[in-house]
Amino acid sequence: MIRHLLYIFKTAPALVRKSIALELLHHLLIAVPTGFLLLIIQELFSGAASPQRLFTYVIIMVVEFIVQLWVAASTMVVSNVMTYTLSTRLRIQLGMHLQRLSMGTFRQRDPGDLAAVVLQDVANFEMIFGHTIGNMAGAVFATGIISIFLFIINWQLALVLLAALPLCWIMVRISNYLIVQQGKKHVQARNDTGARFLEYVQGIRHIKSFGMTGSRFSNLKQALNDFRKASIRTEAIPGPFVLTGGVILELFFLGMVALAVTWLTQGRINAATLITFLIVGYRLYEPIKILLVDYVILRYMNISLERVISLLKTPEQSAGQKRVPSRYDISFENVSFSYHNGSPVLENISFHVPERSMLALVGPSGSGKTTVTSLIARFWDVSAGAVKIGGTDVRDMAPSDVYALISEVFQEVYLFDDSIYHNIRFGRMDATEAEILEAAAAAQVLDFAMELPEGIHSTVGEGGNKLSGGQKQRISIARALLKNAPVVLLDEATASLDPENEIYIQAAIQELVKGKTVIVIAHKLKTIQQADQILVLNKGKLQEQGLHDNLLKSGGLYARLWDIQQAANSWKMAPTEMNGIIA
Ligand SMILES: Nc1ncnc2c1ncn2[C@@H]1O[C@H](COP(=O)(O)OP(=O)(O)OP(=O)(O)O)[C@@H](O)[C@H]1O
Repeated sequence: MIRHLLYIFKTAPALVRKSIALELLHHLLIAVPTGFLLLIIQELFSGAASPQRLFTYVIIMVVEFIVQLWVAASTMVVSNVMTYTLSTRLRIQLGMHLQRLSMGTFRQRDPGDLAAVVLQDVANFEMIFGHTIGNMAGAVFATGIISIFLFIINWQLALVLLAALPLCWIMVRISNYLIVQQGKKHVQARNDTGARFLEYVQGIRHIKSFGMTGSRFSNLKQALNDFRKASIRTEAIPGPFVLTGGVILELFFLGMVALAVTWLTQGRINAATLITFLIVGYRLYEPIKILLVDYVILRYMNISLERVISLLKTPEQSAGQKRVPSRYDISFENVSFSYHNGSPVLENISFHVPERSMLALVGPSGSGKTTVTSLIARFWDVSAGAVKIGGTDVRDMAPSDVYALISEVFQEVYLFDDSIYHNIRFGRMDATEAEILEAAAAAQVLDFAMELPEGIHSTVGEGGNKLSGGQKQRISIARALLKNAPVVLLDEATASLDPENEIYIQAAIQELVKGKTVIVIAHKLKTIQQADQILVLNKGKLQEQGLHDNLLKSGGLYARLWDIQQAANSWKMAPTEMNGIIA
């Protein structure tokens, strides 16, 4: 745990030092009245008590109390600032780190779980850290100071009080063990609840339309119930051991009182010592009780901290030698690839796309077309062979340099909950207004945007839900146009559009691909007849390669796919014959 905390402290060391210094000063000031209490008791029992001295002690205690209040307020403010600074920096660090992870990491981990680390685990740290760490530091300090006082007055009685500590430590160890076991289950249950809730809200449209409100809600209800049980157990299971720690302290205190009274009757100690131990001895146990509870809470927080740090330590995609190519032809050299070391998705694929030419990828569903484009964008790294842009292996380039060379237009468009204008601007953040409007016009966005109440500054809703599929496509093409990257990866966007939108989008795409190296995943073969080369993939293998006319003549898979699409267009083909053949 200490290792994890030190790791976090590195993000704001000066603030942490200031906060700890204030905490120690604050607890020193809390301990000072105890010292004066001892002096007053000694004075009262000295037989020659001076009212003036007693009055001075009281005045000093009042002044010290005021100073203590002021320091307490400052400590609270600095501790709050420190906690929220640390948590904000942690979240920023996590956000930056997530950007540099490979797509593989995102696919392997549940997105709900990743969100839980950034939001809930950091929030756990936020809530617990600020309230416990200062208390604990102060408690250790106060225990040390009060123990020294008591040892000076009577070391045997002080020893009796401190003898409770080893037994308390055993209780702390047991409750620690239990909280770590139970806490992990609690965090898991909390994340499951978050994921189920997200699934329920995101899928609500489908859940309603398929009449699954009852069944999907029961999943969420189950997760909530599991979370409730885990929460109760997390508090209830270690609780008795923490309480036992408290009981042990009380018993040792009673033991010390019994011994002190016996010694008083035997004349071994005086009444001043007895009263001092009755008052100050009890104060010794206050910080220890705080430690007993806070340490267990801190161990629970450590489970969250562990998850945060483990995410921060997930290896980033290597930046290689940070080379940047000066030409933009693309080549695959004997590329093989599998996801998560599973069965091969691409096997020994080689091809070359000259600069400013167009390659079309064709093949049945699942043949590996999208995977080819993902490898070019370095969303994943090849298992064997090499993918090169301008003769440079993409693994020798920083991922951000690869992304800078590529514009992508996918079928699934993601828009941010912002205006059309700003969604286009994401293509190039330093673009001028004139450039943004130019891209919007070229991508046929202005046509529909001008009919909206606020024109291009109208908001698109979450994920673009206020717009149609075709309108979203046009915005994504405008974004790509603005980026003006030399390589364009296109998942043919017109597959599911009505004829009017299709015409608009084809026009926008013509603008986008001008003078670029283009790789297009083709779903409608008639749109790629003019491609400079066509690759036909089948089950991850390169089955055919060539120009449209040659491929048709050779009578292979491409010719079959072409015939099927022609037939489908003229409604001659029964739908069942097409199943599994067309992408
Ligand atoms: N993230 C992933 N993890 C594991 N397997 C995957 C992943 N993405 C794709 N696959 C598998 O890889 C194979 C190729 O998928 P890919 O998406 O490249 O095919 P595709 O030709 O683009 O298909 P479609 O035309 O249906 O989009 C499929 O068997 C698919 O199940």
